[in-house]
Amino acid sequence: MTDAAVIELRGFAISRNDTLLLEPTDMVIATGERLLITGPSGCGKSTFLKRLCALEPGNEEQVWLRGEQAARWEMPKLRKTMAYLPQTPVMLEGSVRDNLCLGLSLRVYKGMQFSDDRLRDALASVNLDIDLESNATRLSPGQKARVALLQRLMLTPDVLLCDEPIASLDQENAQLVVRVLAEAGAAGMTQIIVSHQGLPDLYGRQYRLNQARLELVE
Ligand SMILES: Nc1ncnc2c1ncn2[C@@H]1O[C@H](COP(=O)(O)OP(=O)(O)OP(=O)(O)O)[C@@H](O)[C@H]1O
Repeated sequence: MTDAAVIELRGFAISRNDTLLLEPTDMVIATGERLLITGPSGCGKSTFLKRLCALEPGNEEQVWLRGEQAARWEMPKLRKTMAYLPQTPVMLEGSVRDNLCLGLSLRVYKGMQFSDDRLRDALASVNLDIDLESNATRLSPGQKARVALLQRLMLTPDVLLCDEPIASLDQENAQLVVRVLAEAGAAGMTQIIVSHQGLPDLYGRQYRLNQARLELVE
């Protein structure tokens, strides 16, 4: 494993109900790299992300994070290092502010705070003209997707796993999301992005998950 590698997969394989979703796979992902994974519906893209960050158990012994087996990482540290944005994010009861600041109650973020100005700037960066006091559970799916993305980005994880970040957005808002992801990438955040429709302007490696193989798209 090189110094710059943040994630290494060694024999990472996924089976479910006797179906092989991913054959044993080796991969090294460097700090700041951005990977895109596409593939047909149901091929296992979301499962790949969830197994990678141990949200679904079973692969902890096949993932190395900064040179240490993920199975040896304590869960709070793992969650801080590697954040996961689900395909359909759920807002918790409470305001947009509460949801944006959700992670801050965890011990690993002790001392971290976001001012309202900072939160408003973040909302504006993805064209969200909503009040911090508004009820987050009443937002539209596209608004929820952007609030959930901002919530993860502001905690600046080393690695962000993003499941279909633009699927619920119109073209204009999708471009804004692509831009904030690119800015976070330029600042050194490693990203693995699943998007069935591809992602405009994504530099970096692109894979297609097909018939249980991650094929590099040249
Ligand atoms: N919790 C679960 N329990 C059992 N089977 C599941 C579960 N989650 C997903 N599956 C199955 O695993 C397979 C892969 O699902 P997954 O959601 O990873 O696919 P995907 O490539 O992300 O699909 P899409 O592009 O439609 O989101 C599918 O056959 C799905 O039905």
